[in-house]
Amino acid sequence: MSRTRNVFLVGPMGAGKTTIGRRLAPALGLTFYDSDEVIISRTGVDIATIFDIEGEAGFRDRESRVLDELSALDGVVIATGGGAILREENRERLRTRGQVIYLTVPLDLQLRRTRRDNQRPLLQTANPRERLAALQREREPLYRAIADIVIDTGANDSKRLARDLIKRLSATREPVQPQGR
Ligand SMILES: Nc1ncnc2c1ncn2[C@@H]1O[C@H](COP(=O)(O)OP(=O)(O)O)[C@@H](O)[C@H]1O
Ligand SMILES: O=C(O)C1=C[C@@H](OP(=O)(O)O)[C@@H](O)[C@H](O)C1
Ligand SMILES: [Mg+2]
Repeated sequence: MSRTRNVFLVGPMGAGKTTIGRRLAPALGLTFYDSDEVIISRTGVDIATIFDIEGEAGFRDRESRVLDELSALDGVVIATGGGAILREENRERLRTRGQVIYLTVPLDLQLRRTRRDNQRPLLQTANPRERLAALQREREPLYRAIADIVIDTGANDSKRLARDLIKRLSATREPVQPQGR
């Protein structure tokens, strides 16, 4: 059973974490944060620039700090970045501080959704398909290990997905019992 009202979205690049989270939060009466967007607004530079200057390790340190801070709040929906689950400390915080939704996406669709993007430094490679497949092989068990809900984003638009998720989230809430007289 969930420890707080918080909802955390995990999954690979292009699964729709940012898009679905933005829809889900107002519908649940919660506040939306995207960890990448928080990092961008705090540093004043984009994610690619952080990777350039500080390397992936520097970015992961920032990501862990932001996730620790935001997940400690109550009443938030957080769209994480695809690699947030790599660190054990992040997995532990997400798992214990809210409900974790793992958004899955078929590789072809993931490729299409991220194709025109130059903001995801890990995809600036000669073969983004192979990169996405390799990342997924490494990360899939980590997403699954902390997921309360797993949902495929391939079949539905984000509006429909948000609606389905709201139903599934309310089904896992503890019912309030009337007092016996
Ligand atoms: N369910 C969906 N149906 C169609 N397009 C989607 C869906 N979810 C996301 N997208 C599109 O895919 C792209 C990547 O989505 P985004 O929310 O940035 O993914 P993530 O944060 O998981 O990397 C965006 O252009 C978004 O509009
Ligand atoms: O998968 C990853 O390691 C990353 C995913 C990105 O976020 P999205 O999953 O929202 O694209 C962003 O955090 C960064 O480019 C690294
Ligand atoms: Mg995102």
